[in-house]
Amino acid sequence: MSRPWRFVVTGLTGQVVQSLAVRSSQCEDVQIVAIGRPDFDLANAETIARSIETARPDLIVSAAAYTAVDQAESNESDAFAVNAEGPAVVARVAKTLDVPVVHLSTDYVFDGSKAGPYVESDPVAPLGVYGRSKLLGEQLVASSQENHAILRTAWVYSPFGKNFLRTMLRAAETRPELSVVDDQVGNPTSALDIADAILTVGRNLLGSNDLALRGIFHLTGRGAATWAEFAEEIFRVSKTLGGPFAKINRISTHEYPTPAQRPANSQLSCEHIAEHHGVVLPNWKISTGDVVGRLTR
Ligand SMILES: NC(=O)C1=CN([C@@H]2O[C@H](COP(=O)(O)OP(=O)(O)OC[C@H]3O[C@@H](n4cnc5c(N)ncnc54)[C@H](OP(=O)(O)O)[C@@H]3O)[C@@H](O)[C@H]2O)C=CC1
Ligand SMILES: Cc1cn([C@H]2C[C@H](O)[C@@H](COP(=O)(O)OP(=O)(O)O[C@H]3O[C@@H](C)C(=O)[C@@H](O)[C@H]3O)O2)c(=O)[nH]c1=O
Ligand SMILES: [Mg+2]
Repeated sequence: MSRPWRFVVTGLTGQVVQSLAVRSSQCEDVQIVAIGRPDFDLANAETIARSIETARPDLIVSAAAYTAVDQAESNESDAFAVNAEGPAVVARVAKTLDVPVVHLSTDYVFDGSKAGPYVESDPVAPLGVYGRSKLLGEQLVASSQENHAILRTAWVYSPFGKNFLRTMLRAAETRPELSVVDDQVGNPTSALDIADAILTVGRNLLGSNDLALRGIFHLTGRGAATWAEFAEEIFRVSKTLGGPFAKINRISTHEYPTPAQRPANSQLSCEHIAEHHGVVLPNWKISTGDVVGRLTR
C-alpha cells in the first residue's frame, strides 16, 4: 500500500481535532498531524507558514477557531485575527503548497429569521462578532485557495473539550433543575460525526478535480432541536445509564440574557453535501446517545 495521506489539522485540543485523531486511528489511509500553539498561532501570522510546511500536508483541515461566542463580543480584534486573518494565511500557504483546504464554519453566519432550514446560497447576516469573524474567514479562505471545501456545522458536542452536552452533565452533578432556552432551534452535531465527514470530503478532494466537490457545504446532524430539547435528551440517556440527571425548565431567550445574540432558527439543510460528497450524518439523538454513553461509562 502507498503511504497514508497526511491531513494537517489546526489546533491541538479542539473537539474536532481530537475527534479526527480518534476516527483516523480506525483507518489506514489517513494520518492526522495536529499543529497548534505555541508553534502555530493563528494570531501570530509569522508562525503559520513555517509550521504548516514542516508538517508536510497533503491536505489542511482548518479547524482552529476563537469559539467563545460571548467573549468575542468584547474581544473583537482577537476573534477576527483567529477566525478570519489567520485562516486567510493558512489558505494562502495551502495555495502555495498546492494542497486543498477543508475549513470549518458555523450556522451563526445566519441571523435566524428564515422559517425553515438554511441552504448554502441563502443570504448571510451574522448577529454577533463570532459570526461576523467566521463569515469573513469563509470569504478569505475561498478567495485565497479555490481548492477548498468550507463546511458549515453547528451546535458541536463531543466527549472532549468545552461543549453544551458536557456543561449540562457537569451542572447536573450539583443542581437538580436547570433552566434552558426553548426558543432557539438548530442541529446538534457530534464532532465524531464531523470527523468522519472530513475524512470522506478530504479523500474526495484529493481524488478528483470536480468543481462540484468545492465550495460551501452545510454539515450537521440530522433532525432539529431546541437547546432545551437537546438538554432533555442528554439527561434522558444519562439517567438510563446511571449518570447525572437534572429536570429542565424551558425558558425563553429573554430569561437568559447573554452578551451575544444568537439566531432563533439556525437549522441547516444538508442536501448539498449528501448529493456531492455522499455524506449523511446520523440523527442527533443517535449521536447524543453515543457521546453520553462514552462519558458515563
Ligand atoms: N463548537 C461549536 O459548537 C461549533 C464550532 N464550529 C467551528 O468548528 C471548528 C472546530 O470547533 P471546535 O473543535 O468545537 O473548537 P474548540 O472550541 O473545541 O477548540 C478550538 C481550537 O482552536 C484552537 N485555537 C484557538 N485559538 C488559536 C490560535 N490563536 N492559534 C491556534 N489555534 C487556536 C484551540 O487551540 P488549543 O488546542 O491551543 O486550545 C483549539 O484547538 C471551528 O472552526 C468552529 O468555529 C462551528 C459550529 C459550531
Ligand atoms: C449553559 C446554558 C446555556 N443556555 C443557553 C445559552 C445559549 O442560548 C444556548 C447555548 O449555549 P452555549 O453557550 O453552550 O452555546 P453557544 O456558545 O452559543 O454555541 C455555539 O458555539 C459556536 C462556537 C457555534 O458555532 C454555534 O454553532 C453554537 O454551537 O443555551 C441556557 O439556556 N441554559 C444554560 O444553563
Ligand atoms: Mg490512520
